[in-house]
Amino acid sequence: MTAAAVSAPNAIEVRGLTKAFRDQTILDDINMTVRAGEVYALTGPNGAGKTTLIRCLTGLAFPTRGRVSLMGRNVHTDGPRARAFLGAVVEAPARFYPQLTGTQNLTLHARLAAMTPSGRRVGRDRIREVLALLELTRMEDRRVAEYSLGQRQRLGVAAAILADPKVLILDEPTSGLDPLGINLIHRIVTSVAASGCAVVLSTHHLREIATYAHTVGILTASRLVDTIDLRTRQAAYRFRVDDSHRAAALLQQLPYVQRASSRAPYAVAELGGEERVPDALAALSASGFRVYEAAPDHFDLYEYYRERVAHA
Ligand SMILES: Nc1ncnc2c1ncn2[C@@H]1O[C@H](COP(=O)(O)OP(=O)(O)OP(=O)(O)O)[C@@H](O)[C@H]1O
Repeated sequence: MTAAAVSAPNAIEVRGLTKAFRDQTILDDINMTVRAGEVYALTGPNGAGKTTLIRCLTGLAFPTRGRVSLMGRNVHTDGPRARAFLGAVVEAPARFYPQLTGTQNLTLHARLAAMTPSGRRVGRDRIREVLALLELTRMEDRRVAEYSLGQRQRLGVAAAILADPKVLILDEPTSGLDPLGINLIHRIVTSVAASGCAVVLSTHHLREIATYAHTVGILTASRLVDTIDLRTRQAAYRFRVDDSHRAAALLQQLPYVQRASSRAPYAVAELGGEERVPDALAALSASGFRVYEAAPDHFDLYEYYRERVAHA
């Protein structure tokens, strides 16, 4: 995310969202914020409520309480205007007319998108461009009935990004894709976000999203139990010292340290960047600590998730 995106207004805002089916609470008081340019990955065990939350975000399902805004507009009370900014794949694979070709389906999609308030006109060149981006050029004139599951999945993403949305919401966009297909979706999500779009996607692929998501939300048993800012986690360094508790307390006092903690024998600190490592070493040494090792403290999202879900 760029510095400009960090100060951008919230693209998605969810406040106090609760959803119940009869007497069962599926989502309990969910609050989340996603900014322009941010990739927010939603994860959690099967049945935790991810699809239900995504359906609420896109306006397809109505909350029992709470509200969702996209680009400042309430998706449930001001639906057409809020959805004018939205591209989404809510069902995997997305539904298309099987007797029409990929190009014909996207043309239809473009016409429907142009009918929404402030809907953007999408020309043939853009349709060709997104088909090429999703590596579907070879299939563009074939009927969708002839597409494999993975190809339909990719056509769904092509349709979602067609009109250059400001908010992109994808429910399990990589399910059913081969490793190269998964990588392709990751690259597309990264480049769409880099152009200022806010992205929410649900996924079970933790090790992959750890490489490109900015934020990870863990949903378990109806509640968003954790929101992890991966950028700060990945800027952590560990120092093996003679007294990790006191060293962590010292590091915490330094102006460029966002957070420090002790994990004996290490003092672990979020420094904001590698260039601060010599400064932190100098500060530790000036205070009389003996430092035996300094290294990046790689954040293992999978291990963290396992702990978090087990103790939720
Ligand atoms: N229309 C419905 N009526 C009643 N219960 C529902 C309905 N839709 C979903 N649920 C229940 O809501 C809970 C959450 O389902 P949801 O599909 O949102 O989970 P999920 O996190 O997306 O799961 P998965 O990882 O398996 O896709 C489940 O217990 C499911 O049975």
